[in-house]
Amino acid sequence: MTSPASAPRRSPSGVREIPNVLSIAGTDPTGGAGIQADLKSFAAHGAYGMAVVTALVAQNTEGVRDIHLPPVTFLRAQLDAVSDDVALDAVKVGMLGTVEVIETVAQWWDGLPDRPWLVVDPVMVATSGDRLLQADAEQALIEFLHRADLITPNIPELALLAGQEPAADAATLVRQARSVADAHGVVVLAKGGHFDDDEVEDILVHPADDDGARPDEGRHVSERVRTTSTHGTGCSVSSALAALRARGLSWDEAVPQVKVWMTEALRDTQRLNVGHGHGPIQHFAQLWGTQG
Ligand SMILES: Nc1ncnc2c1ncn2[C@@H]1O[C@H](COP(=O)(O)OP(=O)(O)O)[C@@H](O)[C@H]1O
Ligand SMILES: Cc1ncc(COP(=O)(O)OP(=O)(O)O)c(N)n1
Repeated sequence: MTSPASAPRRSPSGVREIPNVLSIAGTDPTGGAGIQADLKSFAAHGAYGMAVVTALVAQNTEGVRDIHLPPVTFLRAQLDAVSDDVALDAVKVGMLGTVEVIETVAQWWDGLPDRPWLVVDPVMVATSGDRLLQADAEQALIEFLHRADLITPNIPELALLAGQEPAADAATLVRQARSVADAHGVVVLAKGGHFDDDEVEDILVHPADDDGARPDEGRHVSERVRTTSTHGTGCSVSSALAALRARGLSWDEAVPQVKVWMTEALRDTQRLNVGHGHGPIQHFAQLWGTQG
């Protein structure tokens, strides 16, 4: 389990020992990515998890077969049902899919009386290569980002947000993350999982202040676990960070904790037997104990 953290910072009704964290995302019926992964990740990090579905995705470990988008009036009804009743400590936004969905979530967010922490995973394309964000929705997603406290792009997503080619090295990743952080006033966790070095480096970059000063970037390095079971790593990391932030950790404290957890979750995939493609991670490796 993750170590205990201080009480939630943004609790309108006082201290909540177990924070309320909401995922707004698409589904994965095989449980590896999307909302199903987010809920496991919240649970693994000591938060009460809730979920609003943006898109029903017929996918498995081999790829995406079909996507069904419920009417956005129903999406709004789901969002209101949660926020009219439950005080939110953090929200994680994953797959949004279309301009209409992005605008609906933005209008709901802008009308909230209290601001929970907001983590946005700018989901665009799955590992399988299937698009999860329509091409004409990319600009709307970019315009949504200023609402976030933290965004968690992978290498191709960061490149698109920066309007550049995908980074081929860490120095370029840092430059792109700085430009995106400054453009939107958000903290950026640039994830380096798509490089192929023996170590995986994720880089945490804060936006510059009005004088152009910024804290040094956090370089978070871990061993690369050699496994093909990496389905849902991005979803799971962004959700873990939302949960830990709601529990009172700073981003700089939460990222190394999540990296250790993810390494164990990837190592323990050998005990899972799910599907024929890119399998899921073992969210509960720390909780259940690992084999070796
Ligand atoms: N093989 C791996 N070994 C260890 N950590 C990994 C591995 N692959 C991804 N990660 C971690 O999982 C997270 C997701 O990374 P990445 O693959 O870059 O994003 P996405 O899943 O969104 O494409 C990052 O924190 C990254 O460091
Ligand atoms: C519904 C849904 N949302 C997001 C993803 C992408 O998952 P992610 O963790 O970014 O990475 P991969 O699973 O593609 O490795 C998804 N597949 N489905």
